[in-house]
Amino acid sequence: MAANQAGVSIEDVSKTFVTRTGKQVDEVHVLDHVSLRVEPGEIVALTGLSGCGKTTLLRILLGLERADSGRVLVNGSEVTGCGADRSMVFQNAQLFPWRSALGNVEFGLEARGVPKSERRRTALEKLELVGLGHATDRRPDQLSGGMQQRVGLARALSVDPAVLLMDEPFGALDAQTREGLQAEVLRIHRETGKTIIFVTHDLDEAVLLAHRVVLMAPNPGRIDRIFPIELPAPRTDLVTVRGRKEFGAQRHEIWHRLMTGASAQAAAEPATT
Ligand SMILES: Nc1ncnc2c1ncn2[C@@H]1O[C@H](COP(=O)(O)OP(=O)(O)OP(=O)(O)O)[C@@H](O)[C@H]1O
Repeated sequence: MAANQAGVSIEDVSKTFVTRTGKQVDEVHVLDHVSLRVEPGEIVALTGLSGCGKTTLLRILLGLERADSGRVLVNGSEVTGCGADRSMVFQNAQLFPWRSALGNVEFGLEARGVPKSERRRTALEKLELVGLGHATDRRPDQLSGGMQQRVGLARALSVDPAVLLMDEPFGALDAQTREGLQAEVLRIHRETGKTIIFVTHDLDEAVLLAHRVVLMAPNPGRIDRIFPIELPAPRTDLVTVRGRKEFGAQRHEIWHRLMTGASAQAAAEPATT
């Protein structure tokens, strides 16, 4: 196992949000006894209906939220807050508009007190890794949406996290840009061997990228079913992978299970008229 890889253990995690509006108190039971083991170097996609707790689970993994009960271990150490062993790529890259691509990638290293020459070298290396070696001096408004996401990915990789968390990172991009970045994620995974936990609504994306797809169900948020993806490795030619019979069959199986759950969910909801 490479030094910068880690396994993740999610052990019996539950979470309820309580919101107060005036005298009204509402409770949302977002995660209910969620357990999952992610192996070092594995890519796991989390998918499921809106509101089933995917982002909340990712935020607990990052250390931005605390579970009410249960725990998360990264490489055997319990997560109690944010740490250098994990970083996140968000749907919107959230770059500083006044900083260049290089300055944005350097930011996380600055915050960690990495000396200037070292952070410049690392930031340039990561921008090169995501295919932006030619655009290091451009500000976010001079970059396309896909390029901005690449900067976000380079920034997340700059701290050499053992676990990369990705929350619908390509959800706002057009289909062609998205496909290019999916191939990039697989290439970067081949080069770095990072453990990746990836939230997506896009079942094609989930099957294309992941070793396992974890389907979650809502109310309360829980793991409904886990689908091992049996596609030959390495997945380099994504056009060919998408055309494989197994790809379509696995996508259909997950979609069918998701829609069965969605129908049951709709039937259980009270009529609004
Ligand atoms: N800080 C919060 N306070 C109160 N409720 C919250 C909070 N964060 C999330 N929720 C609620 O928890 C539920 C799960 O939200 P979450 O964003 O984790 O789901 P999701 O599966 O990622 O959804 P989507 O696919 O739409 O992004 C939702 O009902 C949401 O409104």
